[in-house]
Amino acid sequence: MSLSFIPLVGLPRRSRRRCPRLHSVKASMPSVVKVGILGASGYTGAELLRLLAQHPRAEVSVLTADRSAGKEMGAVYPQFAFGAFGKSLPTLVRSEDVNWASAADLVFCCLPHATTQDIIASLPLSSGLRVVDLSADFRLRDLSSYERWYGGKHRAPVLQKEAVYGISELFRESIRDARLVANPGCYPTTAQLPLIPLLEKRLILPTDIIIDAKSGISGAGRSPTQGTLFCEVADGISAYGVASHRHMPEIEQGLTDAYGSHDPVRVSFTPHLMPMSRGILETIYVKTSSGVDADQMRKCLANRYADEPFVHVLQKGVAPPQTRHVRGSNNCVIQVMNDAISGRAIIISALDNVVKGASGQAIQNMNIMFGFPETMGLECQPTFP
Ligand SMILES: NC(=O)C1=CN([C@@H]2O[C@H](COP(=O)(O)OP(=O)(O)OC[C@H]3O[C@@H](n4cnc5c(N)ncnc54)[C@H](OP(=O)(O)O)[C@@H]3O)[C@@H](O)[C@H]2O)C=CC1
Ligand SMILES: CC(=O)N[C@@H](CCC(=O)OP(=O)(O)O)C(=O)O
Repeated sequence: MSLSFIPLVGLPRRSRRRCPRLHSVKASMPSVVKVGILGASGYTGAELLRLLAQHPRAEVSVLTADRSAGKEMGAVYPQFAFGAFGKSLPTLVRSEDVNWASAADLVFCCLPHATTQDIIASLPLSSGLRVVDLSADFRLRDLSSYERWYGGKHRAPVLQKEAVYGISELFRESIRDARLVANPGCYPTTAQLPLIPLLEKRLILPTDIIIDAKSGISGAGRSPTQGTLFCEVADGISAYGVASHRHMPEIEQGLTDAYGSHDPVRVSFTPHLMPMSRGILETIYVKTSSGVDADQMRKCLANRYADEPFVHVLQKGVAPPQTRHVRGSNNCVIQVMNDAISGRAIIISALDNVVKGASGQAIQNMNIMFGFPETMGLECQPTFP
């Protein structure tokens, strides 16, 4: 087993605030990472398995579930009964039946929010286990904001302070050394990838940002509810969580940090449910700073993401991205256009909610944490048609 040394690097201001203690830094890394998935029977857990099948440095060692505990993955999703994993996947077990100190090097946590914080707090993080949490439990820094939006007191506030927010392209220096990464929500990733660089460079105004978002149904998870029944979602579109969706404060937290002023950046955010299984498309309306137009905004984003394998800024005149252009891939594709009203611009951003919006970004973060090439296991191309 080869060991590599991870140097301590000078962390930028925002990173230091999110990563106050450097007990999270590991001096050595395994060449193969033993991976556990909490909530493997859900959509994001299953997507992790699909992607990890292509990852040469990850070995899946533990899979947990609730109602499906005791079953094989092939019984929960027939797709896993054959192919790359075949019979090699561990049986789904309950988290409390696992000796986590020896079972894994890294855990992906794919549990419903609020369930997550107790389970993560019970894991032996002090003995080196690292966590990428796909739920929302550790994303909001402000505890009163968490309480307001998630309807209860946070039960692991110390861990919450330590968590590093995980948009891979924007915060990789602090992700590298973290022992707990709060993987962002799917809507917030789609919005923040274009908006953060533009606010940092003051090319757009921090006021009147309108995010019109659309998502596929898999964003709601696999547990059946009335709202996700075929008859409720097929052949129609509906807005939900209007002016009250919990991704609004998550987006505002990131944009406020990026703009760096005392006054919080506020956004109007309206999600819509679309009759498709995967994908997010956001149409974002912004006011431009004086003298700035879409060309400058596009150039800023193209420069910012020039070396990034997963964020693609379309050239002037290219048609805006569609969800089908990113389906099944870890890509986020962005186009910027002038509005017909002067002083305004329109940004269109698309990604696959289960990949770059969840499990793909989680693997990208694992790659950063363990010093692997960031694209490892994530080379899958978008599907056709
Ligand atoms: N779906 C998406 O596009 C995205 C989801 N997320 C977040 O990721 C997390 C997982 O989402 P998703 O995979 O869609 O959810 P699912 O509902 O599809 O899966 C949830 C998983 O958690 C398990 N589980 C449920 N309750 C408990 C419990 N009390 N104790 C232990 N295990 C439990 C389930 O087990 P079982 O099925 O056996 O009962 C299942 O494995 C959520 O927090 C979600 O908000 C984040 C970004 C995007
Ligand atoms: C279509 C749909 O229902 N989408 C989910 C968002 C999925 C997600 O990212 O949720 P978390 O922030 O909880 O991790 C929703 O609106 O609640």
